[in-house]
Amino acid sequence: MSVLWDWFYNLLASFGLYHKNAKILFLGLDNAGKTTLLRMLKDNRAVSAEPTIHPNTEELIVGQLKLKAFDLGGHETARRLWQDYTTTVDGVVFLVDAIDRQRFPEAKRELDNLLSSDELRGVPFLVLGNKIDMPSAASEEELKYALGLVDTYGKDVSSQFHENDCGACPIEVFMCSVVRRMGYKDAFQWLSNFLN
Ligand SMILES: Nc1nc2c(ncn2[C@@H]2O[C@H](COP(=O)(O)OP(=O)(O)OP(=O)(O)O)[C@@H](O)[C@H]2O)c(=O)[nH]1
Ligand SMILES: [Mg+2]
Repeated sequence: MSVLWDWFYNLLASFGLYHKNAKILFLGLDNAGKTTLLRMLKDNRAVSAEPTIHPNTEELIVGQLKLKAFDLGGHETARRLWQDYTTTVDGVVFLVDAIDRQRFPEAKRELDNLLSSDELRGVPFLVLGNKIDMPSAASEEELKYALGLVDTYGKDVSSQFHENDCGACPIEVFMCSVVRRMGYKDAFQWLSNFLN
C-alpha cells in the first residue's frame, strides 16, 4: 500500500500538483542572509533587510515544497528565541556568511548546539554557505572543515553510499549566493527528500 501511495504521490509531485508541507526554521548568525533568502523565495527579489528583531513567519512554495518558514534573528539576544521554535520542526536551514571567516567558530558553536538538541534529533539540516558572489568567500571544503562537517550525508540522496551514516540527522552543505539566485535551489531539492 505504501509503495502504491509513494508512487501516486511522486506522480502528483512530478506534475507540481502536490506539495509537501513542512515547517522550516531559518537559523544562523546575524548578517548571514536569512531574511534576504526568505524575501527572495517569497517575492523573487533581493531587498535589503534590517536585522531581524521579531521572528517573521511566511508561507512559501519552493519547487514541490510548501513551507511555513520561520525567520529568526541571529544576533546574540535573538538567538535565545531559537529554542522556542525547535519543537515539531521538519527541517532547519542554517545559513553561514561564507565571507566572514572570523565568525566561523561562532557559527560552528551555534550549529553544534542545535545538532545536539533533543528536539531536533533526526531533523534534516541544510547548511548554506552564502555570499559566494564575493571573491573572498570560503570554498565549500573550507567551510565544511571550519564547521566540523567533513562527513556529511552526501548530495546524491539516491546513492546507497552515504559518506556519513549518522542515522541521527541528514546534514549537507551547499554553497550559494542568495542575491545572485545561485545554489539554493539544488539545496532545497536535497532537503525535500527528507520531508514527508
Ligand atoms: N554579497 C552578498 N550579500 C548578501 C547575500 N545575501 C545577503 N546578503 C547581505 O547580507 C546582509 C545581511 O542580510 P540579512 O538577510 O539581513 O541577514 P540575516 O541573517 O537575516 O540577519 P539577522 O536578521 O540580523 O539575523 C545584507 O546586507 C544582505 O544584503 C549574498 O548572497 N551576497
Ligand atoms: Mg534577518
